[in-house]
Amino acid sequence: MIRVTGLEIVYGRGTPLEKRALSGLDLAIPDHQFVSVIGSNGAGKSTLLAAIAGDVLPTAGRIEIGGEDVGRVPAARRAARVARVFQDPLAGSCGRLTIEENLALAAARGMRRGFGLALTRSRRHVFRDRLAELGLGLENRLEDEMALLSGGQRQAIALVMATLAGADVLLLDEHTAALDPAMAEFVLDLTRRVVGEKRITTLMVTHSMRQALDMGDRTVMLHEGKVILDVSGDERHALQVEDLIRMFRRVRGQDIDDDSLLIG
Ligand SMILES: Nc1ncnc2c1ncn2[C@@H]1O[C@H](COP(=O)(O)OP(=O)(O)OP(=O)(O)O)[C@@H](O)[C@H]1O
Repeated sequence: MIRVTGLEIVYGRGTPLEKRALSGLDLAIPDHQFVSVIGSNGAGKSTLLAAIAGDVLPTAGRIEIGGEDVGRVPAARRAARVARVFQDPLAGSCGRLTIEENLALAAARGMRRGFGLALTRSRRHVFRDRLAELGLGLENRLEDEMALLSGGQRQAIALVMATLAGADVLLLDEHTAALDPAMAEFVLDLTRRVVGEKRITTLMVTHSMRQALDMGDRTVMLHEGKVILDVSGDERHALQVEDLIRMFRRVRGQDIDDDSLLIG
């Protein structure tokens, strides 16, 4: 269970640039649930993910994963438990390292230094098998530098990396937004597969209303640092993209200029 209670995050406190990104946010996510998160620009979506990852500390409130206060979990253990995939395909892996070196680093998360880095033959087999499952032919390119891959290939590998250390929480921050439509669809399918197989508790931030309703078990909408919509089950099933757009318009108090961005 991820339990977020009264979470407040203020950036640049006491400075002229002070910004309240989250203001008293409450959210409880049972194990193995897949939650899609939407909200307008600046609603606090990325901040919520960063806080769950332990990268941003609460100004007030608390975040627990499996009953443990995230702020008190040592960074190495946190990194093994909570995996993140970012919008920028370059952000999740090191371009100057080979595919297998990146995978070895990911598999070593949470281990004592040095222990996990050895590229043993059996480990190569595991990497090759995991990449073969993607169906992109990357299993034959283990020694290629990551920088040679396309954005979509890198995001697919980032998803594999996210699961190698046995993370039980996966945070996806618009991880398909920078991809062309075909590759975005591929990565979304892969996301469904990975989350389904590994049963990882997942939060996926998206700007696409369609994805917010189609992906996962529950849709949460943020606005000005708070949860303003939280639907699952039949209620969610009955919701149409148009309903979400209407809600969006209402809370924003203005028209959305380009619905295609949100529907796509
Ligand atoms: N490091 C930071 N320092 C100062 N302000 C920040 C920082 N990060 C985010 N903010 C501000 O906090 C608010 C919430 O930002 P956040 O990135 O969490 O929103 P978001 O919902 O992910 O937005 P977007 O959809 O545009 O990515 C915004 O007003 C943003 O400008």
